[in-house]
Amino acid sequence: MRNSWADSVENVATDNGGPSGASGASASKRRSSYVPPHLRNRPMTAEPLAPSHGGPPSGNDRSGFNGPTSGPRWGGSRPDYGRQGGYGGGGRGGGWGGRGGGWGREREVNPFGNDADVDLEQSFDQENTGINFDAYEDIPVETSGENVPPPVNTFAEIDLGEAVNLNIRRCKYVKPTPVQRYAIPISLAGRDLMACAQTGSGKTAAFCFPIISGIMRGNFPQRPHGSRTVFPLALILSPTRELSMQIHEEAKKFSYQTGVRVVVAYGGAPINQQLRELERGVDILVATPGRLVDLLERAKVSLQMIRYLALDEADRMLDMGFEPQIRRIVQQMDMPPPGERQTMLFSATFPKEIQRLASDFLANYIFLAVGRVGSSTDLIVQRVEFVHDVDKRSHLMDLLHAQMANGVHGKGADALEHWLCINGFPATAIHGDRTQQEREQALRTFKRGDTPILVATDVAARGLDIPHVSHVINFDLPNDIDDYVHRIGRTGRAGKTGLATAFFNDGNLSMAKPLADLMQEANQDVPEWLTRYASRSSFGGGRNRRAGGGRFGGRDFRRDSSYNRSGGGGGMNYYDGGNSSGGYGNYSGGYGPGVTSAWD
Ligand SMILES: Nc1ncnc2c1ncn2[C@@H]1O[C@H](COP(=O)(O)OP(=O)(O)OP(=O)(O)O)[C@@H](O)[C@H]1O
Repeated sequence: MRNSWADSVENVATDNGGPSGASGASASKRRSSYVPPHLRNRPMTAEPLAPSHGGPPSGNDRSGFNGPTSGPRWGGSRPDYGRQGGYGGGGRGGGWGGRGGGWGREREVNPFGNDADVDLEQSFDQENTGINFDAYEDIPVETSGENVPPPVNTFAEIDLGEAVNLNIRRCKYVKPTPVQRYAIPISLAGRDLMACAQTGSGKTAAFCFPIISGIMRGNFPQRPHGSRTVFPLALILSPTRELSMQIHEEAKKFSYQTGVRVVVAYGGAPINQQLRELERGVDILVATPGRLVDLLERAKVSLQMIRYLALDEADRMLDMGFEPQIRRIVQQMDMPPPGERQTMLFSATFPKEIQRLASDFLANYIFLAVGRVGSSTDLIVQRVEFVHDVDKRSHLMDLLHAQMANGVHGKGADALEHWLCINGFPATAIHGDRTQQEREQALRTFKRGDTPILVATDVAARGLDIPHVSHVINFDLPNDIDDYVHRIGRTGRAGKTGLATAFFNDGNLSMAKPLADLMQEANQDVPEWLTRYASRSSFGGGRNRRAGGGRFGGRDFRRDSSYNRSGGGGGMNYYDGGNSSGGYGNYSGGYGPGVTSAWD
């Protein structure tokens, strides 16, 4: 069982002493009276639910919270893709009855193992006792856009539905993380969202919860019967196969016993098996772009009914490599346009030019920045050492020996893996030239601890949430500071601390300044020699987009005067160029009033 944010926060707070969040967790395990599985999704009360912030996008009514976008009025009954007997179970009733259909003839596997029993009568508030989230109270947050719904402090304040609430408890999430506090109410209000928040801060749940809740409650038209094409209601795209698999696993937990069915499709694995899964019914499709295009071309999937679109690692998805595929999927197939679907873009980094591209996919969206965006979390201790290429291996060996002494438990990657193994360090490797089976096997043995060292290329840089990764070593630094942020973000997740070491030499000149700036921003010790390199290399170089512009690319690009002059973003001018606080932006957090932005 992975550590939860709350457990970890408390671990940090108590300096690893004591059972941490276990008090809440074990309390939550106390059994109340037995509820048979078929009754577990029922409401605890017959009272109708008060919608929060104008209510979730029920029937895709996006007018919640005075939002000016009015979505389509999808009349008709709830979705039903027929072949499997439809979603007969339970009707709407706020979605409590379960959606039945997709699961009609099969038993839903319990994704929590034996851990699924939670005390149904215990509220989140009670569980909160003793959990210290104060460490996160001073995180700076910036929102911009029209009529931003206010954040919440607890899960109890958000009306996600009892079935989702139970799963949140099963996950042992006690309190929403900062990005969840802001993003969930925004999404439940039906608004489009571009959200930046630091690595490991719970973005997956931030987009999954509102989607699942919206599907449970939505009033969608009947989905076509009889064809071999499936019509998902939500699409979650991510850049790598492993990340898609992980999001699928998470989404299955969050949607357990809700009747919402989640299916994953990614390349490198047999398509027939994925087709069979799809044909058994799909509400939420998690996919990598390549495999999805394949499915669309074979007319196995139609995007016509998509009401929710989420792009995880959105800046990567719109970067040069993926952009054509994403445009094809989102703009050139049969997906409803912005305003008729709800679109959510999430990442830890969001360069301005990518924000500009992304705005094509959004309608009257809210920009949310949580934490020093584009920066790394200061839970990660960052070190940078000057190491010539020829010395890197022996230096690595020294580091690994030191790590062991502490008792903490493409081709180049293969060679390094081999070298580590013959030197007594059990390692495995993951990179794009390995088969999917080999990639998955490598991740499995790493997660199990059988091979406690994973040599990885950028294929593993983003999104992967592997507990207990204590040290990320940038043997070869990337050329892009954003890639560095994502790589080191594989440690120091969910409130835990971590260590990141980078080997720097003359081949990394273009990284000197962005790296020094980033480290300074995260209150790290910047070596004197790196500062000297940084001042010499103010050219910034290559793809380090931040070098030319504002420091950390974590501001809403609509606030740029150039955007206002050009009337970009489809001609909508949200901001009064002369008054950046002008009633649209909202800045809160660890800075006193009157500070307009941490990123100016
Ligand atoms: N409210 C919560 N309470 C406790 N733990 C949480 C909560 N929300 C998420 N977590 C846990 O925090 C970890 C990190 O979450 P997640 O993988 O969604 O991070 P992320 O922000 O998407 O990171 P990245 O930018 O690297 O993709 C996960 O193990 C998740 O289960």
